[in-house]
Amino acid sequence: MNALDARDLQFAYPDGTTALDGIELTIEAGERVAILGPNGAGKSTLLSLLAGLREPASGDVTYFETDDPADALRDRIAHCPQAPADYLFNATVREDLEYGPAQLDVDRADAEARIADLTAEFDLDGLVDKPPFRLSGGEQRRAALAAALAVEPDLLLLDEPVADVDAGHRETIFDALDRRNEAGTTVVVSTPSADLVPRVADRVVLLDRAGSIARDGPVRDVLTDGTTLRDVGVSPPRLVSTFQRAGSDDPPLSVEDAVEKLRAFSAESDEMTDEQ
Ligand SMILES: Nc1ncnc2c1ncn2[C@@H]1O[C@H](COP(=O)(O)OP(=O)(O)OP(=O)(O)O)[C@@H](O)[C@H]1O
Repeated sequence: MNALDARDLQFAYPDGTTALDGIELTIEAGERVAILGPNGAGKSTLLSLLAGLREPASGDVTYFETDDPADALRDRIAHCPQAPADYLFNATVREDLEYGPAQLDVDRADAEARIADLTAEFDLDGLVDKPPFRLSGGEQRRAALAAALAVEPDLLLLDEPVADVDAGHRETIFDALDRRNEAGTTVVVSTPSADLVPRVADRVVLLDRAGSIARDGPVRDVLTDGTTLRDVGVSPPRLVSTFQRAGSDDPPLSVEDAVEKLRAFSAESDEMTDEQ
């Protein structure tokens, strides 16, 4: 089943800036997709259109193979904006976490259990009774993601979900997204950083500066295509470019993969030395 199907999306801001030009994008339920592109490529604009927060000038988006607009699917689609403060508008973080379930008439005991789980999962103990504007940028990011997940959506649209987040809490967020995806949630993440992509996605949609799709394909295919990445203004992942520069035609996408390749290379060198 499709989680979403976007046909020929065009969007320009009132000042005439074309942000999206002819986006064709079908995402299957359960996929993990990264929207990758340089600053200004239109990633945030695309996510806001997919979330139904903006209307395209032309083209349309359908969800879950239904005729329901995004507005009618607030229990199934969650969008976390690039600025997490935009998602936190209640007096306390706890109230922000309660807001979504309350809007959807989730049973109170069930909502409380969800919020206790999310508070622990996103390391928000000690922060839930604070006003959101008193949180640091990284803390706000975690609070906003937890609030988005409180409605247990089927489709997650996350705009740069680990910007401002320290390394330990990045893993917290990645693990949380993995758990949702393993349970069937479709996860769409935007980022300007190719280094991040292998950890969060299996497929990459690469946007160019004109707001069009330059490439759409499996992570390995797109991230090892240095020419196209550089053409659109994105640096290839450091691991990929380092191994490619050293002559590898099968560069690793993760540190674990790199360690394995280096061990294999070192074992091969040892064998050659022994033979000599
Ligand atoms: N409110 C606005 N009015 C006019 N132009 C805008 C507005 N918001 C964004 N833009 C322009 O639309 C284009 C796409 O912006 P968008 O924020 O979607 O890019 P992005 O890929 O998310 O960038 P970044 O990586 O910097 O977050 C850019 O050229 C930007 O300057």
